[in-house]
Amino acid sequence: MTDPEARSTAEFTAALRAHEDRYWHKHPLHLRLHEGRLAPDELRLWIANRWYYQKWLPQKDAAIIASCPLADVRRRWVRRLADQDGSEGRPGGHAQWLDLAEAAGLSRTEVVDERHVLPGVRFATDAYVAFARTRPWIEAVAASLTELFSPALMRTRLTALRTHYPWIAPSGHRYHEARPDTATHDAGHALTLVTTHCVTRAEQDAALAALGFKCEVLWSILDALEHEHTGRGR
Ligand SMILES: O=C(O)c1cc(C(=O)O)c2c(n1)C(=O)C(=O)c1cc(C(=O)O)[nH]c1-2
Repeated sequence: MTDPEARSTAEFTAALRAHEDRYWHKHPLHLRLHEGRLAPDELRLWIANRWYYQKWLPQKDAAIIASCPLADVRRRWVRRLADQDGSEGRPGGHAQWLDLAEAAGLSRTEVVDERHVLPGVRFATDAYVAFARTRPWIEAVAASLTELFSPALMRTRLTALRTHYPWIAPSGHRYHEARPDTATHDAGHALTLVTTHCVTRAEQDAALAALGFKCEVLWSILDALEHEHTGRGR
């Protein structure tokens, strides 16, 4: 039976896409990064902290797979693990992010041992992983829909890195060169899942809340960094 209160697919999609206003591309730290106004140490701190978000993504995605009863969804979603972890002969996003860290003058050791990770970044990222572990799988899929907005941001960032931070070796740019296309495909798949499986008003509301929560996770990550950069963190 259809829910008379449910949004049409077009209305629901528009409501999801409207979350772009809350996405972290507008955060002051991203704006400063894009304008070339981050000092080398500030950029390095951003890279080391963004690693912490990145490193948890496969475990977040494994949590979605673990709670999803649908084989078709699991079969497609599992690709996300190799996209970050890599597979035989193919480096994944994690290796590419560590290349960026090295190209920017950080050692792999100091990134991987998380010595630069700020408490706020840890709390925000951990909250996203906990969400995926505890909420219905489709809500965690909805939370991943910030990726609808990430390709444009990553392309802007790549141009900014090349233009304003030429001291970063080109070997560091592979992540940002490769990821926007993958993100576009992944986000398209996730959007189809959410619009197909969230058919009642309550399910749609839960998906919208999940995406709102995720926007806050990302925004909080940058707030923690901005606080540190402006010297109020210590
Ligand atoms: O660099 C970025 O700004 C950015 C943003 C996001 C995002 O919007 O969540 C992701 C990524 N990158 C990314 O690289 C990535 O693999 C990714 C996975 C997810 C997710 O929630 O499943 N978001 C993102």
